[in-house]
Amino acid sequence: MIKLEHISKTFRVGKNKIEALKDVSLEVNKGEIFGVIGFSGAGKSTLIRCINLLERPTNGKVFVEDRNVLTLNKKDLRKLRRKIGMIFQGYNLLETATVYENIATPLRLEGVPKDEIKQRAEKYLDIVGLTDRRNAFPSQLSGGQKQRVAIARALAHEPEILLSDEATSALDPNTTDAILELLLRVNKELGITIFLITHELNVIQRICDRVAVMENGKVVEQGSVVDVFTRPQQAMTKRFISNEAKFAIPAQLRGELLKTGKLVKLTFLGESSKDPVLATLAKQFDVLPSIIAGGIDQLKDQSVGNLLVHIKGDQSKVETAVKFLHEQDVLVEEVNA
Ligand SMILES: Nc1ncnc2c1ncn2[C@@H]1O[C@H](COP(=O)(O)OP(=O)(O)OP(=O)(O)O)[C@@H](O)[C@H]1O
Repeated sequence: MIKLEHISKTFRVGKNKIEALKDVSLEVNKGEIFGVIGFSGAGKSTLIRCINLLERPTNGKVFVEDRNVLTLNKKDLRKLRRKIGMIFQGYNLLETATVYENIATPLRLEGVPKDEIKQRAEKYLDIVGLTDRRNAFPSQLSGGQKQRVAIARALAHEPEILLSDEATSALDPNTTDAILELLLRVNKELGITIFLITHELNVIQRICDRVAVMENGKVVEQGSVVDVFTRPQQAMTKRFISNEAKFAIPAQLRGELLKTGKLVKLTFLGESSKDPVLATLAKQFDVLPSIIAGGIDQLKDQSVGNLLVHIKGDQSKVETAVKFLHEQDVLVEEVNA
């Protein structure tokens, strides 16, 4: 649906060159929610703006539904942009217009017939749950409500793709959750492909199917959310994942535990979380597993369980037990001193 091939973007500021994007390639499938995560300055905004050509890449190709958008004339580009809605962190609403007019005015400018404007504005106000605030002005709304208006405004153009530029970054956690729920519905019920950028891990975990991790203008890792977040390959990705912090145990305790056995971090995905692996360890290998820490993360459609386990016993028995764990349907990471 969206394909970026070897995109680079260099900004010139006076004599300086800033390479905001360096050879970025990625593909977003129709119907999925694809997220790009990275810290500030990684190049996320520049990347998302290259899709609808708010920013023109210095090099590379941008395909939307197999059309290279860089070769489109002005008229075709306008047409293409109608297929691509966009929402922003700052909402970009017309402050002097009511909620209804914020949705209706752009449709009027686009030449949509009067009856249809009314029908679409009402339909999308209902979908975002703001029918009763149609006559309010943006200054009378909360941040979450403003973002709902912005979403309704984008949807009213009946796009196939929705680009989301840090749409929840200015919102508190509860409001963020509600907006993420709404984006999930928009994706599922209206079949709209969503490409979003964020610096919040929670956003990726809650709603994305696939993710790309960006650092210094490059995509350093990409794949399904489950794969990337349960088997992160790059230090950058690991920094985003708080498991390590969750399982940070005092150095002294870790030292003591390592004297009497091994410490392993186990990650259980979906069905594997139902297997009684720890009971099996104790029974079959004559070792004593004890849980030091644990938790469950909910990814979009899957729960991921994490346990930090101490396995106590004879060295050779412990090693056989760990080998057995590696053969099971769990991810095993040994924790060393
Ligand atoms: N119009 C511009 N002119 C010059 N430099 C720019 C421009 N836009 C972005 N940059 C630079 O490109 C780099 C990437 O910026 P970008 O905004 O894409 O990153 P980001 O990951 O979205 O970060 P943030 O969340 O802070 O916006 C930064 O070094 C930034 O200063």
